[in-house]
Amino acid sequence: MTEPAKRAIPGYTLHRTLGRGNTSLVWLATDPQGRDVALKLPHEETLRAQEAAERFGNEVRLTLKFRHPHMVEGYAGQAFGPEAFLTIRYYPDGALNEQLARISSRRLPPAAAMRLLADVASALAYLHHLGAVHQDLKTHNIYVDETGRAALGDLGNTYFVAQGGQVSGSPYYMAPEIYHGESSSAASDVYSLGILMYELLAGERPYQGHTYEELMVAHMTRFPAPLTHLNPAVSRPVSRLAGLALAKRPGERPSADAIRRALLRDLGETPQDEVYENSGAPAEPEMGKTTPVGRHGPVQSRTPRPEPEARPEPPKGGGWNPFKRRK
Ligand SMILES: Nc1ncnc2c1ncn2[C@@H]1O[C@H](COP(=O)(O)OP(=O)(O)OP(=O)(O)O)[C@@H](O)[C@H]1O
Repeated sequence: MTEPAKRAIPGYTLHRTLGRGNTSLVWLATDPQGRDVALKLPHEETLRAQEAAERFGNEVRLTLKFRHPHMVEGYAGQAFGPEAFLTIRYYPDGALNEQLARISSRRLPPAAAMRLLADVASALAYLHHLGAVHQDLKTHNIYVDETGRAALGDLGNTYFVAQGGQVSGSPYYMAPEIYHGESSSAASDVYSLGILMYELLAGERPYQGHTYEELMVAHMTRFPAPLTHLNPAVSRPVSRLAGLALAKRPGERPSADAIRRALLRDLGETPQDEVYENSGAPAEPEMGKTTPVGRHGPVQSRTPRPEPEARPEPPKGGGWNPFKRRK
């Protein structure tokens, strides 16, 4: 994959690359305010391919729009064109999958895992409240700060349900109905959260497979052992909700907020209602007409509405990576 020469962005100093994703190269940079930031520069291929460019533009506009303590904070960006970029909060320890890879047991202490899961459930509840669906929940898209609190990022595939159905995700985390070709929904995000609960609390994903087809069969036909069997430290209510989150029928799954509450109770806390300043706001504003109000005040939408994404197709052989989006 070819990279553009290190691009100059006025006001920013680029130091070193932090990582490379399918869509962008991520730099550690200093922004005009003197903060360390992660600066995403789309690959040349991303800018050339309409769908990929739209996904990057979508990530820019939604990252700058949403404000929540457990979503990766966006600072500045440009959604489209050769000058496209996005700056977000910098997490020195990288993404959660990278952190887990450094732990030999691949397993976090239960309380730490439940804290992260409660944070992610809180971020999902916020998105769902706004009428949005993340569509790509996985450890690659979760960042943990130095205090052990999690933030959900990578909103390239996020969309508002009111804009029409979309089908996308990573095969390890995709709900059965997505394999069937149905649109993503809050319930399919909850299914992915159920997979994440197993991953973090049991130390393994409930469904394995070497191919797209194997994973599809597993998600559609198998049932995992209860979490309490795999990790006795998990309480029955949390175990039961994780099992329900993985229900084959979307309508049987609990809400992200119910999972958040159960996890917080397990941590010995009394869950509070999450209050959003934009309660009652329509699910998706007409872009450019309405300014949604996030938890920390108004956030200006900056870019036009992207076209819906193409439906994922199974891979055509060789080099299959279950964490790459279907294209
Ligand atoms: N905020 C951040 N702080 C620290 N490191 C980051 C941050 N964002 C990204 N990275 C690093 O850059 C890598 C690539 O980021 P990411 O996966 O978001 O790329 P992308 O191309 O935008 O996404 P995708 O591959 O899903 O299209 C990550 O795996 C991580 O190592």
